Amino acid sequence: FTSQNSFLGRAVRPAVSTPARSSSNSELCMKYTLVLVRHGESTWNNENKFTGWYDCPLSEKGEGEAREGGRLLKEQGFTFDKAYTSTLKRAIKTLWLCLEELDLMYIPIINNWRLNERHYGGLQGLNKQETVDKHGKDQVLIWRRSYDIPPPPCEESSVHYPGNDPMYRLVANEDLPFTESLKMTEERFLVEWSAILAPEILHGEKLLIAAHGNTLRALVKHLDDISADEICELNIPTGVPLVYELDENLKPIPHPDAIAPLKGRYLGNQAAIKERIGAVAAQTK
Ligand SMILES: O=C(O)[C@@H](CO)OP(=O)(O)O
Repeated sequence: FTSQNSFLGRAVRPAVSTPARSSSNSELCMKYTLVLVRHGESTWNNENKFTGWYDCPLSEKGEGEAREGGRLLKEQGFTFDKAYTSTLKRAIKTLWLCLEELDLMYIPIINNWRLNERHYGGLQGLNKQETVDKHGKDQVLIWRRSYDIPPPPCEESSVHYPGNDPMYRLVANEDLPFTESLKMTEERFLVEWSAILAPEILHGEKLLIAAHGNTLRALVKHLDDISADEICELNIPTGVPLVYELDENLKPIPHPDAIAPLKGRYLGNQAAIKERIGAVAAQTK
């Protein structure tokens, strides 16, 4: 065999696992597992600030949530061949802590800006509740959760414009946002999904994706075929693994414990998870 993978200092078989085969109605079909996790609570989540591409760290509580997510995955026997995350430290650290708990720190990690949080434009750094007090609850809900209305853009001279951040020096200028709606986030995330992640899953690689509230909303909108109206109601809790079984067309196989409109299931105490989903919605009362 001719693999270039030199992980062991010599040619080895690529780390591709054989997808599970399951039979239903006497048909053989392929099943793939994909696990998503939103980063644990960040310092700016804790301060209730619009974060977007601002690179704040996990809070202490968030580190605990990330470890707990990793422990749950370990307990339930999950393993991974490769992990994807954004270029933002709250997602990267969440992934590291999960992988440490899983004893899988050796697997390849790919960081990509296309997995970054939705850019929050001119709202980045503002307190969410103060913004409600100033602009009203309905307007802020449109900025937070509407599908295709972006928040106001940031200035080109702002520290929040990614063109001023060396982290994005290799990204084409026309790809760097001044603000993003969920739709724009979905479009740039799906470039990476279609070109790299989906083919790898179909090739049998077990992937763990550590990303952000709105990039994961964009991905599950695509996977679960959630409407633009329905996605406004969907909130994703921090640090809780969300497990999908996908069929040979990468369509989710509904799980009995899934919380609609999702077809994948969250690992852990379901009542506590529902409470945490409610807390995300309640950041702007
Ligand atoms: O501030 C942000 O970047 C996101 C996620 O924390 O917030 P929201 O839930 O308002 O989309």
